[in-house]
Amino acid sequence: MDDNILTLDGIEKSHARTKVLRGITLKIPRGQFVLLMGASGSGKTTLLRIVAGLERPDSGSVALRSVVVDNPAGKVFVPPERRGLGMVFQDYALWPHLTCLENITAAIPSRSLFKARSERMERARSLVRDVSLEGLEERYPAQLSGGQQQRVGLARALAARPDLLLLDEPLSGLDVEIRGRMRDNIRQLVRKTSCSALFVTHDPVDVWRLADRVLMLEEGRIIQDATPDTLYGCPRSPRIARLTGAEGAFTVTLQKRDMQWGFESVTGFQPVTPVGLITEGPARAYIRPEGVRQINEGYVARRIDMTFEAGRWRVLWHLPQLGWSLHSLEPEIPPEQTCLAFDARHLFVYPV
Ligand SMILES: Nc1ncnc2c1ncn2[C@@H]1O[C@H](COP(=O)(O)OP(=O)(O)OP(=O)(O)O)[C@@H](O)[C@H]1O
Repeated sequence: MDDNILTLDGIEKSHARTKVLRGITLKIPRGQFVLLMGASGSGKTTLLRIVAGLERPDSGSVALRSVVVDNPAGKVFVPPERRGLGMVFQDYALWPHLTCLENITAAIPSRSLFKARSERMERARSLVRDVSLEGLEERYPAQLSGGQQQRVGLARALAARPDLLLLDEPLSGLDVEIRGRMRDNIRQLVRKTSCSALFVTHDPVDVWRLADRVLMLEEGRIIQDATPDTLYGCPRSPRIARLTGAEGAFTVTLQKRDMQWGFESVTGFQPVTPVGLITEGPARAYIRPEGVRQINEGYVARRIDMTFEAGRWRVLWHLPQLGWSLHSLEPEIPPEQTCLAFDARHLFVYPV
């Protein structure tokens, strides 16, 4: 028996004759916080629902703790309530007629670890503390804010001590401050309970604050499965480049010279970071603001706007030679006109 909490093997799924998932294979070990990202409609919720048992794949298999729970070919199907998972979906699905504490207590399995009523109450109170809801135990969901309801939802999901937590955009719709606090809270709770998490999100901040690992879904396939630092250093698609802060795109003619990929620019041969399959010829280039610097000779740039952000100036430049605009980050207000050059570590190119 291996230490993987979740194993997916060749999951295929179509909705209304459209292929949504095309052979998803992955393993999630114990204790890992995994983000599932991708464009709207890329199949993230569908994959989560298949893991939960709320939907069935057309083919492939789902195993939890090395036990197959869904395999259409082998006619195996374990229903959601017997999969031992915690789930937090966008609409927290709380019981409206039960108080905060009762909602949590109701989620503690009766034939479980906590047999006596007093033990169950103690478990519920400890969950209330974990999600910082002390003082709100007797309130009904309608008397709680969105963020508070969300915390009740999280406590409920953790009630049965699951070793895998499925979260579908649980932070969307919360205000920025609560979202920040809940994000830290979720990560700490998951670490404390040593469970694994599969977390669907659109928010790039989650990559840096939550993830041990990120899965990027595009056109039904996982096109990148990487740690946040690898995702940043080597984004496999324009969408991932944008997610990690790159802006684009301008067209270049890619060449390979002395084993180095790059393109001819006003500053000479401009090296780039090659990602994925690239070939010589036209390509689209993306650059991050942290890879744009002022230099004596480079692309002429005219300042067209700037905003102050976290101790630095975020400056918008227009580069007439490229017919393109981009941002740089500056410690001080730069001149209205300057020259700019690009750092290859933040410059990525993709086939047109
Ligand atoms: N029950 C259904 N019947 C028909 N089509 C469906 C059904 N559920 C989902 N789809 C379609 O399957 C595709 C994937 O949907 P899914 O909800 O998994 O995407 P998603 O990546 O979670 O999107 P979002 O980020 O917008 O929530 C979409 O094109 C969607 O319209």
